[in-house]
Amino acid sequence: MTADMALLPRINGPDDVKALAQSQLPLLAKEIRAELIDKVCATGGHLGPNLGVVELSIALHRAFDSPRDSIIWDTGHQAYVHKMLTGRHDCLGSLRTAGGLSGYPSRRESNHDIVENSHASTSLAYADGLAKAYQLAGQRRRVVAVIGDGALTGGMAWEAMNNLGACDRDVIIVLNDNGRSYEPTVGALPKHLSQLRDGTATSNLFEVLGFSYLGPTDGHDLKGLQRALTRARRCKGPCVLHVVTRKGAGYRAAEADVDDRMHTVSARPVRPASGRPKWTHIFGSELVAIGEDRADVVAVTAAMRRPTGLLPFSERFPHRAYDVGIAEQHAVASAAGLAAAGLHPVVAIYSTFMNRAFDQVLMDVGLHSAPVTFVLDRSGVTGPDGPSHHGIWDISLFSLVPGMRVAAPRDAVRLRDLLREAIGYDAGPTAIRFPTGECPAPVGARARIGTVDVLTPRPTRADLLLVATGAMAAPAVAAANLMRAHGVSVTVVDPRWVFPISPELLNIVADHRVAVTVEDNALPGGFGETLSHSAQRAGITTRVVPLGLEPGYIAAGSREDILAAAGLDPRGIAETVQAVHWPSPSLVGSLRSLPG
Ligand SMILES: Cc1ncc(C[n+]2csc(CCOP(=O)(O)OP(=O)(O)O)c2C)c(N)n1
Ligand SMILES: CC(=O)[C@@H](O)[C@H](O)COP(=O)(O)O
Ligand SMILES: [Mg+2]
Repeated sequence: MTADMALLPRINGPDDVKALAQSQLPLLAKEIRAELIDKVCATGGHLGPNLGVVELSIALHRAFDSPRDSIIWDTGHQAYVHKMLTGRHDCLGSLRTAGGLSGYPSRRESNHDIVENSHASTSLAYADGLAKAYQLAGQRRRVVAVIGDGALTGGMAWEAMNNLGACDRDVIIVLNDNGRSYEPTVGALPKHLSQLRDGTATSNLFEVLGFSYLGPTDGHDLKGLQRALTRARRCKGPCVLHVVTRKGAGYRAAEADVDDRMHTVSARPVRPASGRPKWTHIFGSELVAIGEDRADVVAVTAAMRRPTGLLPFSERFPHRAYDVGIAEQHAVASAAGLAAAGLHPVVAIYSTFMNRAFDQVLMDVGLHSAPVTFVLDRSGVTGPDGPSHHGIWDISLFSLVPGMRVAAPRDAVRLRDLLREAIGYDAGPTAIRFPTGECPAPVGARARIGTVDVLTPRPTRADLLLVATGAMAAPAVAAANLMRAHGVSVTVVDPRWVFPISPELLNIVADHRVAVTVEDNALPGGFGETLSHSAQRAGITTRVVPLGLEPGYIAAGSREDILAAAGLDPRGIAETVQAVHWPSPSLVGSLRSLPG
């Protein structure tokens, strides 16, 4: 915070916001914006969405009595201002770091925070539940849900609307309409919102569903907002307050950002970039090349065309790329429809957001052996976004789908190859998973046995086998090199196709006394467990030791630190080997000498 700030340092909670004179509020908004720009441009985070709700957050904390009243932030990526007004303005510098301020609401941080889950479209369901509970307890506590126009395209939101509209509970939905998710929000809903904004609507969807509708209100007009919220407080029954904001408001660079209004800004790099391409970009460019040869290949995104790498494909083949809004379940089921008509859909959804559509993967795609290829970016550990963004369950989930084939590329070369293999497979569903960030340096193969790549020279007699999936191959090879330097002979293989477990892989496992599997997925139901069960069923006596992520929710931090803490870096892998198999004093000694 800069020294000349007069008001923000005095804000230690909503009472201090209420105590300000109306004439002081513009200055508070100005100071908040300055602090957001200063800090978030350094830490990285959701600058645009938070700049868009500065006035709205101030007005909400003057109109309602949090935490007695519940203010719920849908997706939660726009809750930095709420945090600054509820006693955490001096913590913004630690945003999205280990032990620092979470990038989303956090009950550990404050009793003003309610929903920690950063998956969109859930706020109205929480509002419905909270309002029912307060009514049952006879408590007059207000429930206010702030939901974006993008999040309102999610199916869960309409399940809640169906319930809320039929009730007499005083729930206030503040619709934060900035017309965008990352890009302009797609579908019939934004069209209706536009008609509500310009007065050309012939009917009002919200009123038809039983809500009082207030607005549209300028979301940057502090006085008008406070008047509107006062009217909303007086509403009996469910009410929608339609607030019109600008994502990135008050920061020219954000408002001029044609891509996504600085929906997210990257943290100032702590180390020079490797210069290697990002996984996402490799995927995006290869899909265009595939699309040139395969007219049946179409792409589906859930409001994340650019972040998932589908922008090039959608620009090259605009009629073969579908943005369905923040609607992952619809994305997958509609892909099942596309496949039923003879196309090969490529559904690109971040791993964590695919969790929501598991039933559609299982029953709409798997049950029909539909030739759909799922591209799961941000698999494994993501890092700064915290617990509801890591993609650490996809191997476990997808392993449950009969007929599903799951690939995990170890580098850019394998990503291109495996994407082609996946899209070339039309007898059922396929999935390909890769992490966030830049690809590692290429990890070559010494030999290929079936679908399995052997990554290290095969010693004459190796007792120990490392089976490394995807991005875990590079650290596994590094660990093997370390161990070999201390007389431990070890073979490293990359299955490439994580599922189904290939007979060739089982044969390789059978050739070794111990096999340590390495995966950036949760251990329960993961690759290691499945390989172990397959080996046992095949009568193989090799001891399989899964190394992966313990069950749990992983707090925000750097991806590297989280992987190291889980023992998924070269030293950790070598230590696991040493612990389970090789009490080699020299190895232990050298591990201690490793940095980090
Ligand atoms: C289920 C789910 N899918 C995708 C995302 C990724 N995501 C985060 S914010 C966002 C756009 C949200 O748009 P909106 O609700 O309008 O909020 P705004 O950013 O405009 O304030 C998306 C798609 C998510 N958090 N959850
Ligand atoms: C809030 C949200 O879900 C997204 O904006 C997410 O934070 C993006 O993650 P990446 O920065 O990894 O694309
Ligand atoms: Mg929006």
